[in-house]
Amino acid sequence: MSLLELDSVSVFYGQTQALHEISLVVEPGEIVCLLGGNASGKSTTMKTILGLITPRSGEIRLAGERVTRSAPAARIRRGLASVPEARRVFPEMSVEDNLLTGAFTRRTGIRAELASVYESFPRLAERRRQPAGTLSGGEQQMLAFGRALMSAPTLICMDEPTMGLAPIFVDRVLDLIAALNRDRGLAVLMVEQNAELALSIAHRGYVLNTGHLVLDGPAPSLIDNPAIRTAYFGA
Ligand SMILES: Nc1ncnc2c1ncn2[C@@H]1O[C@H](COP(=O)(O)OP(=O)(O)OP(=O)(O)O)[C@@H](O)[C@H]1O
Repeated sequence: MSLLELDSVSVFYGQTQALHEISLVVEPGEIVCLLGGNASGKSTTMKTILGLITPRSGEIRLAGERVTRSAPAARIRRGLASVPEARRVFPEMSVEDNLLTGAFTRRTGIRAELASVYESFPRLAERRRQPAGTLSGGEQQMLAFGRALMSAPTLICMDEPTMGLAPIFVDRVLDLIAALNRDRGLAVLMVEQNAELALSIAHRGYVLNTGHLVLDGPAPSLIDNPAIRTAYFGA
């Protein structure tokens, strides 16, 4: 059973249609990237999956169950977690308290999950009592990632995980995503401006252009596809 299915999803902002009958799937254990140029609808697609925007038509299913009109928390209970764009950690709260907010849907296993997050991100363990706002950009990205893992998700959605990071952190974040996928079987749906970077760790990709899905396929088939250039830079 697919972890996530979008079936002909259309989204409007007022009169303006932002997504046109988008259909996509994420299977267990996959890294899937959502590519496209500016204003192509990547963030809108992510927000719709997370339950922050309700589609006008179409259907969304998580592990086979319809969640098209479910609240974000209900989706988290069905295995979805997100690392939002620009990270948004709580700057005054300690690293550890930030992590614990990620476990709000859970009653048990929280300490064990915390230990496992610290194992994946030793830097966060070292800084557990430090206010999150004092972390570097790369460390805040790790914290946002760790917080998402605290709900023990099967699928994690990441919006521009490398945005604004120094090149050394870009590689580190991508390595981490690949490692969590490999070691825990975590599925990832990732929005990324940098198509080449995203495709270097993804199994499959979808390409959006002005709210339409124009191309999809295995990552290697997309890397040199001229249609990607068109989607990003125009014909
Ligand atoms: N809250 C909103 N109200 C009205 N229009 C919106 C809103 N959010 C996005 N849009 C419009 O929807 C379209 C898709 O925007 P979206 O943010 O999903 O694109 P994106 O691919 O994530 O772009 P970028 O890479 O530039 O962030 C754009 O034309 C945008 O102007």
